[in-house]
Amino acid sequence: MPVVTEDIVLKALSLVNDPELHQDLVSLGMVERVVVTGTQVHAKINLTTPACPLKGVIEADVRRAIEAVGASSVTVEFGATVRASNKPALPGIQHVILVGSGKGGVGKSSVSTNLAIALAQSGARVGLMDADIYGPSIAHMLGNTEDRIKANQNKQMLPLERFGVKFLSMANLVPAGQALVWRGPMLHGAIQQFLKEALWGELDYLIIDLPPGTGDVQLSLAQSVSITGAVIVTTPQDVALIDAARAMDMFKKSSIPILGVVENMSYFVAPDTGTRYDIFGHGGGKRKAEQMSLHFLGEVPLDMPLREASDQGTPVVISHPESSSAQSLVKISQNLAGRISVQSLQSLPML
Ligand SMILES: Nc1ncnc2c1ncn2[C@@H]1O[C@H](COP(=O)(O)OP(=O)(O)OP(=O)(O)O)[C@@H](O)[C@H]1O
Repeated sequence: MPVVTEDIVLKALSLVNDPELHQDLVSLGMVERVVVTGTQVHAKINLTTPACPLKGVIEADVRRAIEAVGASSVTVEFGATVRASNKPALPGIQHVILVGSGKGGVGKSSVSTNLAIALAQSGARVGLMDADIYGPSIAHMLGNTEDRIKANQNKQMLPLERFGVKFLSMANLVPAGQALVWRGPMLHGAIQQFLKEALWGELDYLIIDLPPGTGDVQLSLAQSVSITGAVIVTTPQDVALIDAARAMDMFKKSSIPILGVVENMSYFVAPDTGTRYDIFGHGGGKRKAEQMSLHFLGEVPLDMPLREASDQGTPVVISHPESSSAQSLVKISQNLAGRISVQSLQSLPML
């Protein structure tokens, strides 16, 4: 009977590469524990994100490698620690991610909200900040426009929480239906307060829903904290793609890496006939990403449940997890988390 030891298992795992990070699990510090009992092996693998898109592949590779050295049974357990590249973006916050669009109405807030919830559902600690000060829609989409934001005795704002996501939106500061007449410096102040003077606590990902366009708010944010990267949401139409390209250019000029592109309203499948219609065209987001050498994170169909869910305050990943839009959004959240892990590893200083 083959003798299996912890060292033999570790050696076997040092030949298993993380499929995205292209380094072996042992060098990446991802093998947290190996317990050998006779020929039974239990391995705990610590992923770089709980939303790891390739968890299944890693599990199969680990299992195969350990079985190959003679284990009769293998159990694989997963944990996850989200790591920042150098230092955390803000104290306690590993990654700040901007979601921008260029053009308005392309579904940026819907995408931000569902991505935040999907990441939280995977086990990550997630915050969602509505930087669309003039047209905040996050509170509405999360179904909480009623609660007012409170502060503690140190005057720190306390984020609200819904569906496992901490959030701050102007809609919870200003009474409903009232317009906000603020000038640039006040706007800058509000953003800074949301970002730096709120008690977010420990977060793996803070997602910031930007206002459409390429103006003051984006620059104000870019200058104030170290941002992991930006996600660009676009529809496949030329008018949206032109503005998306402008947003990409702005991020590049602000030295903010672009994590990837999402194509929303990508196509529509009629629920009664199953016929597919490419209402706004299809594939423009992917083509633009390719042209600009950016990653394409995925496409979200135009979907009734998504629109209804946003209006009712229960986002589609919660209310209709089986819908194709929800499934696409979950996949996109995993792709995004994967990109963040890769980017964080790449920007770590080489030993
Ligand atoms: N894939 C989709 N299928 C159906 N409806 C969608 C989809 N994406 C977004 N919508 C709907 O389109 C409208 C605009 O979406 P959303 O508010 O997310 O866009 P936005 O880009 O954040 O807009 P803005 O920032 O200009 O306010 C909403 O009513 C939303 O429910």
